[in-house]
Amino acid sequence: MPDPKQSSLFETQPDPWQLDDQDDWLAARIVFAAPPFGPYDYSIPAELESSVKKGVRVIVPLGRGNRTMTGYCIDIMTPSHPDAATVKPNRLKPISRVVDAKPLIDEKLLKLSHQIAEYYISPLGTVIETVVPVGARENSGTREMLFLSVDPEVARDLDSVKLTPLQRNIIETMLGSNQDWTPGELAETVGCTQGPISTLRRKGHILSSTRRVQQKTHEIQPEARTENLVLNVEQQTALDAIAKSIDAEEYKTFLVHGITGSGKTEVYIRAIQQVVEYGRQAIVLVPEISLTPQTRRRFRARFDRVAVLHSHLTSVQRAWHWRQIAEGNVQVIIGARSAVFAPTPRLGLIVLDEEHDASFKQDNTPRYHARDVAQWRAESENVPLLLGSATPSLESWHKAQTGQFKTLSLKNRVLDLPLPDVATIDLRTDVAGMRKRFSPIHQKLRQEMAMALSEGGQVILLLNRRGFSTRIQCPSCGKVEYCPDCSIPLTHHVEGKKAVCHYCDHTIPEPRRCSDCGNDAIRFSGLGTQRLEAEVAKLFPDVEIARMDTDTMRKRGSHEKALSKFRDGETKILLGTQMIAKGLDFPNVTLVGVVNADTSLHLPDFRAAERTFGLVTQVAGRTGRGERGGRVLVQTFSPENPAIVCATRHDYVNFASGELPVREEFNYPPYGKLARIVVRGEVMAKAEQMAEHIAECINESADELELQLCVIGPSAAPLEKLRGLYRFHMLISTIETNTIQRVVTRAQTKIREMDDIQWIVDVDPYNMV
Ligand SMILES: Nc1ncnc2c1ncn2[C@@H]1O[C@H](COP(=O)(O)OP(=O)(O)OP(=O)(O)O)[C@@H](O)[C@H]1O
Ligand SMILES: [Zn+2]
Repeated sequence: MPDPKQSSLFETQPDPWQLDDQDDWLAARIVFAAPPFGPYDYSIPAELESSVKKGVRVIVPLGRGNRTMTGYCIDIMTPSHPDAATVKPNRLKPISRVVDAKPLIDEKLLKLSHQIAEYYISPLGTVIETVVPVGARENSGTREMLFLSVDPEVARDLDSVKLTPLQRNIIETMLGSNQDWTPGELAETVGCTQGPISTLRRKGHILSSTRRVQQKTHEIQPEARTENLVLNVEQQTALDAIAKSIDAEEYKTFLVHGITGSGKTEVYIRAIQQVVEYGRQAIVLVPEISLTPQTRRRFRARFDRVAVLHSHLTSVQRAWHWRQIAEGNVQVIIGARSAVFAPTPRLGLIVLDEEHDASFKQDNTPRYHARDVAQWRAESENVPLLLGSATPSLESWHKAQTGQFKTLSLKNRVLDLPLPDVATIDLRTDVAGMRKRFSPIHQKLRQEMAMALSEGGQVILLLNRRGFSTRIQCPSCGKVEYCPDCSIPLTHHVEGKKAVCHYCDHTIPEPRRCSDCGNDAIRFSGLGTQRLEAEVAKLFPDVEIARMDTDTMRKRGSHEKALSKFRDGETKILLGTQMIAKGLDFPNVTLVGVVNADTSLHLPDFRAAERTFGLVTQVAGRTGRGERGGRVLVQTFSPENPAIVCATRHDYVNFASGELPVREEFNYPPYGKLARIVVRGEVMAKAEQMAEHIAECINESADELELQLCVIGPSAAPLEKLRGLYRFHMLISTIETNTIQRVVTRAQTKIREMDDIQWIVDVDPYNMV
């Protein structure tokens, strides 16, 4: 578990005699968002003393050539600072200039940034640039403007100043109104040119100052209000527990374990209402896909000022929201992962819905997990944190079991609706049922689809693989078409007649002949969503179908469109990848079909079973949410696999109690701590050599620190080659909190970088390929 105390790990106290011989000095500690990351200390020139503050950007000279760099001031150092001994006051270069009038990041978020930097072993400057969005740093959407005011002395004794009638008119106009005058507006009101105004400025009768102003606002359309629902007993019990912590202004993490359709969102909304009544703000984190109109509407129908931060915002819009939030004008912030950094002045609650979702982990530096960051933030700002899921991550479940989190269970669906009945179709014995028609859809599933549609219901089909055919193979020599830059087979896309690499987007025209033997009977095998769509269209030619996967959802607003058509009943069948498994609430869906439950089951990843269980359970939960009930059919080659058996029974508790001992045996999370190091480079041997060097440095550092850890590997990564680069990886496994951070930080000082070789460390990795 992330330990909030670790921020004191590397702090050193100065010895008293070191302080004695130091004069009075003032320095700023600066970090950069690019190498060299720092921190470096700079002296603060007298004229900048009042403007250099923690959290502002400064321009400083760096290195022998005094190259100009922009950095972030992270601390003001004086002789009485606990770290004063680390400053060499006589040797510092001065700061050249201060960029920001106000800090971009407040003390609380700066402290959080420190925690992230240390825990995820990432440069602090990079973390700060993750916390403060680029638009906010660049003041996107704002403009410097000149404002005029009358010199107070002139105002006091206007009669004694010698002025022409026009000049007097100008000054009297200004004094007659409280408005902030710009030269243009003033000239227009008086009905003169800007010439006489400039003359008055030159004489010092009119003073001017510049200020940044918002160019344009992005007002949000209000939604029609809806009343609160009457909570059922389980919802009320959960809300009461949360309300107590909100009242007490205390940190506590609640794991809201509620089955699909149990009304978790209604509990969040009611808790947030209380927070808003207290004049505080709430942050609601959801997977990107949940930022659909449905969620937006649900919150906007209950609160006046809701900011929705989705990835399709422009940088100007994002910056606008950021400023609105910082000024306290927003009550509820709904967003994906990075909304955990919303600069709320008075935070009252954080909600993280679908907390098991892998999208909460960032896949580039800093590789933070929003769940852990939310926990740190909630802890340091003394607010409750709600983690909600029908299928909690085993990490959270384990913390709840061991008393670190408080579990609130919603065991029933709202309005006593039953959970849908789930049946499996065993593809091993029933292959015949499919082969007859060469259809990826088994007869049984097809019959159920026909029935659901004829009764006016809607159907959701899940296939967690995009594209048309997932493999392009020559039947004569067996050659499979691979991406030349990545070690994975190309996927056939009928749209655009092309073959595409799903990692790097390398695209070639659909091959007609084998590239090795020239045979022209190329076979396209394996099943992706595109082919599924074609098959379903053949089976149900008169039915409107929509497909949702990253290929169809690239355009802005495409989610919204597809989902609102499905919601309105215009589309009858919705098929797609895991995107469609999450959080959708459509009462008219009476059938869910899982086309292949095994796609994620046999991946080289210790979370494969957990992911499969979660995906099948979540998609199964999309049906039976209305009076018509619902049914689920799961096609699988592994019907006895515990992940699938438990999913068909909606039985999270049993799944967890079967899976946890396996994790414990191998020291995987939630028992052990893991980090993954990935090394990549164009020359395979060099990348491998670097990986071995890093492993040695890590082992050596662990020995020196007398800390227990185990380096597994290095070996070729499951995805050996990606975008033209060879990849090696190793896992670092340990039991103790902080061991990985201490060892890797020490190893970093030993590791000799190699040209053209990059390496990264991923603490608590989710991506294992
Ligand atoms: N007390 C209640 N009475 C009646 N309807 C309710 C009540 N609480 C919630 N609902 C409705 O039940 C439906 C499901 O609720 P919600 O989407 O919050 O479930 P959930 O637990 O988040 O489900 P999932 O995990 O599957 O996304 C919604 O349409 C919601 O408006
Ligand atoms: Zn590729």
